[in-house]
Amino acid sequence: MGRGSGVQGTTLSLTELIRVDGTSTEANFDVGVGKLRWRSGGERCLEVESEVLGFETQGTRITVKAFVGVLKALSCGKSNGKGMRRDFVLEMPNEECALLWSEKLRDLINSFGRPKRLFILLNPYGGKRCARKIFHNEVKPLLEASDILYTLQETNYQLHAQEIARKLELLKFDGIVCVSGDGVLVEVVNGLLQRDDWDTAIKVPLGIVPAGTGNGMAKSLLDAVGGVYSISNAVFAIIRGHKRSLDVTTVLQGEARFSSEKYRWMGSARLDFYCFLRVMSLRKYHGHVQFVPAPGYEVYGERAKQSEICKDGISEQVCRDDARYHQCGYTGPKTSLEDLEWRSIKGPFILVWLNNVPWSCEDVMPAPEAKFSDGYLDVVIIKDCPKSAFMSLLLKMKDGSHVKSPHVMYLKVKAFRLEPGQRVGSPSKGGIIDSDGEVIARGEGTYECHQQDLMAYGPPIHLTVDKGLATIFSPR
Ligand SMILES: Nc1ncnc2c1ncn2[C@@H]1O[C@H](COP(=O)(O)OP(=O)(O)OP(=O)(O)O)[C@@H](O)[C@H]1O
Repeated sequence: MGRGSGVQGTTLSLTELIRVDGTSTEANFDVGVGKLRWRSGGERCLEVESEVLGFETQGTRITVKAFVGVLKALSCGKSNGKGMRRDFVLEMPNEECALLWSEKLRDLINSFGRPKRLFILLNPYGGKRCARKIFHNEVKPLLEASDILYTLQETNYQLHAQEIARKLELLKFDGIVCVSGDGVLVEVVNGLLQRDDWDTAIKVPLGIVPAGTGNGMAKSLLDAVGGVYSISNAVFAIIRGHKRSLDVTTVLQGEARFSSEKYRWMGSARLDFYCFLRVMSLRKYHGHVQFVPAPGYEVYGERAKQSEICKDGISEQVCRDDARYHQCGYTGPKTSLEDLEWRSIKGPFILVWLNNVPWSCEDVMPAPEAKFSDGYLDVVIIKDCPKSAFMSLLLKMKDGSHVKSPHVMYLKVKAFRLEPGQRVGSPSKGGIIDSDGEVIARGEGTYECHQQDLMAYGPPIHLTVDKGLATIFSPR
């Protein structure tokens, strides 16, 4: 039928004289390569996989719902790289033709394996408290254009997301999306790992729409493919349904345990507003770090004594037997840390910062070499540094160039042990250890808080990485 419908093997190419947005033109739908082409002023082309959300057919009219602009930026840099919603109305010569094109378009989109049902968690108090507005203005319209069904639930209190992820009926959904900062995503990971079925639960694809103050994961995911950081680009990445695996790091101190992406040990929980203060009164902390270096990073530190590593009994927890493992949720990676070669660096330290992804928030890249699933944590250690150089190092973290400084030690590790100490010159004062912006342990003389910290400041804290344990929606 039509002017040029042709089937060659499995490749189907449809050609018709149609109207696109009111202009008569010859259009071609090459199903094999997944492209719609027509002329309108010049040659126009829509790549279905990377530019089409969905479509609607009414009689002879097919409205193609597109998200355009992202590809152009990647190939020729002409657009600003933020995708935009755009409809293209194709008027076909007759209904039969409209049905055939619709059917082929539907089959093609279905073959991409995109998510059909999503569970969405929204933190109304994250960041600038805009998550509801972001959802209604930027997330909902794109999901609806893509025919994705969703269940929306707001988080009502701290750790609510963790509780929900622990109980959620996962079979009903193709993914869990957080409209929040990175903190809620980490809660979801922890909730999934607390389930009896944690080993299947943790494979549910997770998505993040940036709506917090710390949006390092969304920035890292987009930046890794040369994409521009924007809310709609992050939503489109989820809709397209590409996935990548993500390392999960477990933090252990005695019986206390949780999983996360970033850890920082310094005088404050937040780098941004505190850095000026830090520079004005640069503080150093005694302490001791030990680590299992990734291949190529063995030159840092000195060889550690095996007895020191195992004295806190962590290795027993890490090498637990499988029956217990399944009953009480995830307890950490299955690797034995005792057989590995540990190295050691003694303080004082100005800063110890561990990351699993390059960006800690939209404009700070402490770990430019970090990979989502290489099985290693990237560690930034600053031991000694004049005030002026420290200020410039913090500024250089905007583009990751701080790693070239002789004041910075940058290494990749498989496991890490931190023994935090007191402030140099103030033996009664400790520091703060934070993870994803949340304080997990604070020393004496930092500041009072009504909540009990998850961990104590002083006893060693162990971090171990489980390579590619979780799955996250990714732009490519
Ligand atoms: N309704 C709520 N009321 C209070 N806290 C909440 C609520 N919902 C979620 N939270 C908590 O808010 C914290 C931060 O959430 P999120 O990561 O979304 O935002 P953020 O602005 O990036 O956070 P942060 O300011 O810690 O960087 C989480 O620890 C979460 O438990």
